Amino acid sequence: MAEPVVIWGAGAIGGTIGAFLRRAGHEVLFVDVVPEHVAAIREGRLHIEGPVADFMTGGPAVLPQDVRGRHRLVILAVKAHHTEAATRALAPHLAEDGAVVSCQNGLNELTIAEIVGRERTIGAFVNFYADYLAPGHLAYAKRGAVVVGELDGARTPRLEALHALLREFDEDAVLSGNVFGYLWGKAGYGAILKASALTNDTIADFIAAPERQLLIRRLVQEILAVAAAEGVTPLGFDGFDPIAFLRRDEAAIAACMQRMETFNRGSAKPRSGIWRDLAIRKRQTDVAAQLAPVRAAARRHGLATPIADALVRLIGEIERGERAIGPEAADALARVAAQH
Ligand SMILES: NC(=O)C1=CN([C@@H]2O[C@H](COP(=O)(O)OP(=O)(O)OC[C@H]3O[C@@H](n4cnc5c(N)ncnc54)[C@H](OP(=O)(O)O)[C@@H]3O)[C@@H](O)[C@H]2O)C=CC1
Ligand SMILES: CC(C)(CO)C(=O)C(=O)O
Repeated sequence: MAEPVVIWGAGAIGGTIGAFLRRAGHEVLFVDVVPEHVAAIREGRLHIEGPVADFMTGGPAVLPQDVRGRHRLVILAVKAHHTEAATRALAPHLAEDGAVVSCQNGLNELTIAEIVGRERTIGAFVNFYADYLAPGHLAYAKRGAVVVGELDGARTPRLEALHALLREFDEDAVLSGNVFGYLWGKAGYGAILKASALTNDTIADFIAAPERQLLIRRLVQEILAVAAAEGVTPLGFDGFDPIAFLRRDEAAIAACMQRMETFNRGSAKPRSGIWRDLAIRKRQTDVAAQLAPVRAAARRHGLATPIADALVRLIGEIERGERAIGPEAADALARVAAQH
């Protein structure tokens, strides 16, 4: 039997990628902590629905404690605040010559590499839109960028093989020599998503709102200044142009905002996963965990991140029920942005 691709965290992102790989005929082992979801996948009731694809599949699926043996390819797709625990749990099941691929938001590769080693970590960046609706039931709402790259930018046989595999999920998947450029680009774009989750606005409406323009610019610029200090050239995707923000080129920023609004307008997933965690699933988000390495890098370079700091505080207040989602929360962040 061929070696399985292990999907560790089989929710919206991992479950959707795994379903496509199964449909393409690959061996896949799904691993997740939600017993009902694991059972549904094992019973062939993994349903991908939405405008991009609609099909039913399934396959071997287990809880983390039931994983056996050692595997050469693990796609990690848990939220950032679960990365460390998930990586520690998968580490004994990772082959000496195996690799973990982070299909996540944030700079999770840094955490993964600390646990399993840099040579057993491959970078990835995903910007497609998906939701976990119920056990076995995932919505694939919108295609978006999919990128893989070695952490040192090398083009290796294992990276080429991974790229070929992910092209079975999305034929436009990119093999990049600068995966951290994409991840820092998403950190900039993702900051807008995080701020939009303070409100019930759709992503498109938030991007288009006149009263959010200054906040968006200052927030993205604050994050990308850290990328620049790290010596990373952030890369654009799906309409986002980080260089426009870094250069403070107002015409290019306006054009970028227009493209991002168009990209998000009418999406079957109109709001971020963070908003969904806060408003629908009523659970902790990964905002603090995603921003932790960005804020840590800023401190290393002597940079302040007052807007990101306030964003983490405001999201935490919503998580703890101390503040409601709504325009007032974004107004509070905008006031911080206006001071910097
Ligand atoms: N959804 C989207 O459209 C996009 C998401 N991303 C990023 O992709 C990553 C995955 O997000 P998403 O798929 O949306 O999240 P989901 O919550 O839908 O899926 C993650 C799954 O992993 C499970 N899980 C949590 N801890 C573990 C663990 N230790 N071992 C195994 N499974 C675990 C979760 O269970 P439980 O729910 O109980 O925690 C959940 O079923 C995140 O970093 C996210 O920011 C990036 C781009 C788009
Ligand atoms: C909005 C989306 C799907 C892509 O940018 C995302 O990353 C999220 O929901 O966290």
